[in-house]
Amino acid sequence: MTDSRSEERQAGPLTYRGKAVPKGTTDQRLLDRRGPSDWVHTDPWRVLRIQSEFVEGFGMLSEVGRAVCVFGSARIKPGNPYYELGETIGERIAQAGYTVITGGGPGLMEAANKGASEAGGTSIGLGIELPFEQALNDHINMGVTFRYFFVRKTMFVKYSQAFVVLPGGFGTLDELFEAITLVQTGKVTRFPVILMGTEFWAGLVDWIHERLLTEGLISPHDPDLLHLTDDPDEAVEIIRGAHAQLEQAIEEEEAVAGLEEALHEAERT
Ligand SMILES: C/C(=C\CNc1ncnc2c1ncn2[C@@H]1O[C@H](COP(=O)(O)O)[C@@H](O)[C@H]1O)CO
Repeated sequence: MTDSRSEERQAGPLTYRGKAVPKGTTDQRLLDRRGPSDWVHTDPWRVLRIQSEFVEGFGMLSEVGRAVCVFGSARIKPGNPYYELGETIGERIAQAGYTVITGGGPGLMEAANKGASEAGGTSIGLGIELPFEQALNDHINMGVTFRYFFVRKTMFVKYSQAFVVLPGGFGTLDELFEAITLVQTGKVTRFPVILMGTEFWAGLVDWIHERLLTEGLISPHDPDLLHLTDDPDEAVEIIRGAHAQLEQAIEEEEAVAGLEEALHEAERT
């Protein structure tokens, strides 16, 4: 009689004996040969990469305290008054105890990161892979570069309590309208969106009133979702006020939940 245990192999949690013992080991199959590589360009593989971006982003940002995102042009250079505004708002936000999060690129992103880091605050850059070479700016103390815009956008919203929007082009407008749509549809609550550079934004704000509101494309109170100021202190006050309201609402919700739990408990006993 042959003992089937005479040939036995453990493959992780699996046991094989006798004829069923595979030829090589799992490690050998992993390491010995490469095999075809076309699966790297398939959507199921992309899904895993997308997951890994969420894992990296959540991992890095989940322990960051309260934060404000600052958006603005990638093209505006030092010396431009908007660059100075970017530095000042970065500095004031940091002094108010908030982390500053930007897109990690040049221009007004760099300005806000610079202001925050020079004020001793936490300065974060959430970069994006672009078709041309580009590194995170020099003024961040934490950074991650994403492949996918939509993953990066989730991080901006999930880990901040307000958006400050400086002058900019399509990228900035995209971020502004993404935020305002989330607020309008109630996907995020008590989340101020502050436009800085009133002269720059005036044309857009007028158009919102004259076309969108007049033609019934938005609700009468929707334009109020946008705060407009040139004053960094006012911007910080708006952020603080909204944050205080949010914390109060969370406390109230927790108190109500506690009461409900106590009531259920009393009913059970
Ligand atoms: C065009 C140049 C660099 C582009 N580099 C960027 N790096 C990081 N984030 C970017 C970049 N370009 C756009 N963004 C995002 O959009 C906003 C700015 O876009 P805009 O079209 O310039 O307004 C910004 O908030 C980023 O999140 C030249 O060096």
